[in-house]
Amino acid sequence: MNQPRIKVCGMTSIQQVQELAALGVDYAGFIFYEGSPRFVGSKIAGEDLKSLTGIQKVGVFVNETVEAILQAAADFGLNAVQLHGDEAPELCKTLLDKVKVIKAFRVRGDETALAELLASYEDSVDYFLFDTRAQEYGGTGKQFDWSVLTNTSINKPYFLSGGIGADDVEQVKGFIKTNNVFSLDVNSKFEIEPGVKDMERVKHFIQDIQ
Ligand SMILES: O=C(O)c1ccccc1NCC(=O)[C@H](O)[C@H](O)COP(=O)(O)O
Repeated sequence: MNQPRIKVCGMTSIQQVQELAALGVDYAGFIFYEGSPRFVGSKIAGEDLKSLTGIQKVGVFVNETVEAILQAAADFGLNAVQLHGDEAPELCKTLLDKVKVIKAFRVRGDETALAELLASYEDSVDYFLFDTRAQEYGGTGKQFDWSVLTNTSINKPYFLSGGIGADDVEQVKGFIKTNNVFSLDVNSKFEIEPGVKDMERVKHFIQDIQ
């Protein structure tokens, strides 16, 4: 069993990102979608994020243009972009030689056509991410039925996301024993308020999941 990497999403403070890096967290996510309560906006200066090392920086976008995504990637020194809307494979492919591409799929857990959908993105992205389908695009704190992933052929490394919290350690451990999860992605279940993480909770989760 491979130990999955950890991504903490929805960061809005450079100090907390530095703390994540010190804890050994692999990825920090930044929401570039204005409709989110975790919208990074001007809360973190591009130059500050650019010069921060020791953690992979992921920009999260919803139905943005290629130009806007690449501009943000340059301004903030992003290592990867996570496309969380309805971006077509062609758009993803345009970005592929410039930055790592994570395509998010929001699933309900009862999909029958998921394998077909994934196949259409295989040549256009580096990673898949599976999150819960809800009214909001992300950060819902809700889980989907992970067994849909076990029953689907997935030919890319993937992030498991959607409502993972400190109480789910045993469930996660059971799942990763038999499923090749590249990274876990956590967010709202580790917040004091949207965009502000409870670092003690993050720290204990990392320890408990080992
Ligand atoms: O977090 C947001 O507010 C958000 C808004 C719009 C698009 C994506 C968003 N989050 C992306 C993530 O990768 C979250 O970590 C993922 O949705 C899981 O969040 P949660 O269910 O709170 O663990």
